[in-house]
Amino acid sequence: MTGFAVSTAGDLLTRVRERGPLVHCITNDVVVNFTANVLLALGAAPAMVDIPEESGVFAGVAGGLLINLGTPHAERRAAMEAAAPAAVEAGTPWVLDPVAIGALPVRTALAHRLRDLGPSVVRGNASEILALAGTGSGGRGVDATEGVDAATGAAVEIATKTGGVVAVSGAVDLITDGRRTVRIANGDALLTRVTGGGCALGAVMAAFAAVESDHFTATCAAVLVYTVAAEQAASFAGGPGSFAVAFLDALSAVTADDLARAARLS
Ligand SMILES: Nc1ncnc2c1ncn2[C@@H]1O[C@H](COP(=O)(O)OP(=O)(O)OP(=O)(O)O)[C@@H](O)[C@H]1O
Ligand SMILES: Cc1ncsc1CCO
Repeated sequence: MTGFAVSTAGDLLTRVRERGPLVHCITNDVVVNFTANVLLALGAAPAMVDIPEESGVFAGVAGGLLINLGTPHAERRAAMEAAAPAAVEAGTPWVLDPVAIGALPVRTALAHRLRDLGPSVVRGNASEILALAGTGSGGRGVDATEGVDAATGAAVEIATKTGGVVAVSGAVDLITDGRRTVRIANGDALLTRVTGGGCALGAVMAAFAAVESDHFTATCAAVLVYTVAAEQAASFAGGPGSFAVAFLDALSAVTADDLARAARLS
């Protein structure tokens, strides 16, 4: 008993494909194109609206919002600070990805301000989640220096304080809302050999949260779909380049039966 039924992931995948939720992304310069392609492959509709004069209005009409701190230029920071309260006000589910916080002061302060607005989901690697809880000094740039287990306490603490969900990525992904905790052991290390493997997952979480109000269930489904598709892609890939292409194909083709067969949950 894990607090999450695999069959639900198949149902939510169908819902995403049928409804094509509009996902508002304020993300980093490195992963914009990959993130948009991942959302399109899944069946969602990406829109990269990242200027302050537009982001508040758009956060109110989108189905879900992603705020990713990877390359937080001043104008983009202002766009984030306009979008997050607008999402809260409108009831738009939003995902915070605190990329590379800890040692870098500007994004760390911004991440703490955004955390205090109550994101529906926080997604990061173990070093980022420890830094967001105030108990770690960050990783090595955008990469984690800690395993997921080291961040379990920090994840539960953030989830309890924000009232949202926290997802810690790594060889095993951990998802918690402070009461329920699920570990998903699917995925492939090739996801760490193409840029945006974690960043695009945040956008996929926003797509699932757009179609399911239980954001814990939505986040578990997002991780399972994403990591099972990655395993399928890896079985065809000759390396990171062909993996990235095969991953888009797998996201568009993965089925509920595939999820049921492949899921490794605890
Ligand atoms: N060693 C591994 N084996 C299998 N899957 C992995 C491994 N490491 C990470 N993943 C998968 O890769 C995805 C991204 O996780 P990762 O921890 O690399 O994110 P990140 O460090 O935040 O990435 P980004 O470079 O986008 O900031 C997750 O779905 C996770 O399941
Ligand atoms: C490489 C890199 N640098 C800032 S954001 C980013 C994308 C992966 O997090």
